[in-house]
Amino acid sequence: MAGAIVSGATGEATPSGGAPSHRGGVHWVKHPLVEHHVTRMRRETTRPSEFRSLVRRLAALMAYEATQDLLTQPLQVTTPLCETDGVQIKGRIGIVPILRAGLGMVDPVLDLLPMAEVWHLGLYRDEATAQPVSYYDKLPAKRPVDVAMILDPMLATGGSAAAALMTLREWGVPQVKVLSLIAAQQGVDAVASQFPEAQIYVCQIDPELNSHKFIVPGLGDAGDRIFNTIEPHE
Ligand SMILES: O=P(O)(O)OC[C@H]1O[C@H](OP(=O)(O)OP(=O)(O)O)[C@H](O)[C@@H]1O
Ligand SMILES: O=c1cc[nH]c(=O)[nH]1
Ligand SMILES: [Mg+2]
Repeated sequence: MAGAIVSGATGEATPSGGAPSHRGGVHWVKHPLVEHHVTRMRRETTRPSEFRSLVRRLAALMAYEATQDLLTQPLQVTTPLCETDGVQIKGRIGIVPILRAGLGMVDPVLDLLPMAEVWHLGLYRDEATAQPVSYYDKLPAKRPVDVAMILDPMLATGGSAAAALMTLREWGVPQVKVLSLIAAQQGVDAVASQFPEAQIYVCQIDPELNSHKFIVPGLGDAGDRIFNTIEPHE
């Protein structure tokens, strides 16, 4: 996808002039469709059904970008007319959604990678400290995948993404990609410096976190907007 922005481990974006780097770093996906759908997703009046559709669309656009460096191997197939040479994706790929909000990105990514496995990680942010709390881990004890793709629409302080990356590092995954729709600059910088080997894909980098560690302007609580669990104001 032409026009991707790639940055180094500090997260400071610079134009890439083409395909994302294969050596880690931050990849800011710049595309008119991405910007259009991010804008609609941010809007307070966007209802959960439309919000879910927007998350799916953006996840697919981002997954297209994030899969550019997947390896392939030759595959010969027979068309109705003759034999021809083709390719198939090589290696074992794991999709790792961070519960809950990451679930909203699973189906579009699985549509593009139907051979992938899905390994769930349950993490929520403690409301008082904003620290990630682990409550579920469905990684098998052995045989890590070749490439893991962490899915979470939001990367705020970066604590949840870092916890997931640490889990995958301990599991022994050689290549990890983080796909987040909206990130805060501070969180991107923190994750990129702690995990320089990880490739971080984002649709938008916002400038700030508020006193509750929410991304500003952001879009509010992604999990609540996907699953329609927003509590009415008192
Ligand atoms: O970068 P961080 O500061 O860690 O914040 C980002 C995390 O916060 C949200 O999850 P949340 O705790 O709201 O859980 P939920 O998906 O179950 O709503 C989001 O989906 C990320 O996992
Ligand atoms: O802005 C934020 C920060 C963390 N989690 C969210 O869902 N939104
Ligand atoms: Mg939430």
